[in-house]
Amino acid sequence: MGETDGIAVVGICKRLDGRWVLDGASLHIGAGERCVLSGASGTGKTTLLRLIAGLEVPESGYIDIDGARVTGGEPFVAPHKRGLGVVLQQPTLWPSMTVAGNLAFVMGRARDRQQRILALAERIGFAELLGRRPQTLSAGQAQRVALGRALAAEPRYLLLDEPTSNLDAEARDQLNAVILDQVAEQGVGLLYISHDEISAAAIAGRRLLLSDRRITEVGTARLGGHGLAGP
Ligand SMILES: Nc1ncnc2c1ncn2[C@@H]1O[C@H](COP(=O)(O)OP(=O)(O)OP(=O)(O)O)[C@@H](O)[C@H]1O
Repeated sequence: MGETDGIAVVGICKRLDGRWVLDGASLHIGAGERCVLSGASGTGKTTLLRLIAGLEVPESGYIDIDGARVTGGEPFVAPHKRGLGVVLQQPTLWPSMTVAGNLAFVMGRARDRQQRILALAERIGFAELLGRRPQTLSAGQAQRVALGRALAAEPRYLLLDEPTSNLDAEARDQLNAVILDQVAEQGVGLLYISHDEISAAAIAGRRLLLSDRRITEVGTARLGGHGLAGP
């Protein structure tokens, strides 16, 4: 692992509709590291994720991924070239393709594509949906498929925005277990946005808090604890 590995967000300032949402926000996610980002509703968590993903451009500051400047330098690196798997709160699956087609599209011409699609779908729990169109899925089903598609691209980092928000408690716990499994197996760095203390504790990563337009580190989540421990 090199010294520059990881996602470095440095001094990001972002204004939306004339209002500053982020003002000097910084964070670092190491390669293979898990981070949970919390913060009150409307504080800018999704905006931060969208900036890292290349779906927004900041007013100032920069973002490096594994030592390469992707935002705040020239050229701006396009979202699909950042080595990221991204699952937004309202997943955007491609409507003209089946669920299997959505996964196949990000896998290129890999020979073992069909086996990998089936293995991922079985693991995440959407094998029975592979032939369906995205517009026929429930919100919770679409979130699972979006996670499958994000992992199918074998990203270096996974950015998840409230990935269990549409699931009941049992499905939430199962999906968090799958996320942990996959992240460990593929050595993926994880940024997991959540309001939910149970999910945050399950992910058991470094805890970050977004408030007053900046990010602070608040400790490490522990299963069975009270949410936060340490600094
Ligand atoms: N496209 C937009 N134009 C103008 N304002 C926006 C836009 N998107 C978000 N905002 C505002 O920016 C702020 C941050 O929004 P964001 O979605 O990043 O917050 P969040 O912390 O993810 O919220 P939640 O936890 O409710 O999902 C909010 O006040 C929101 O109303």
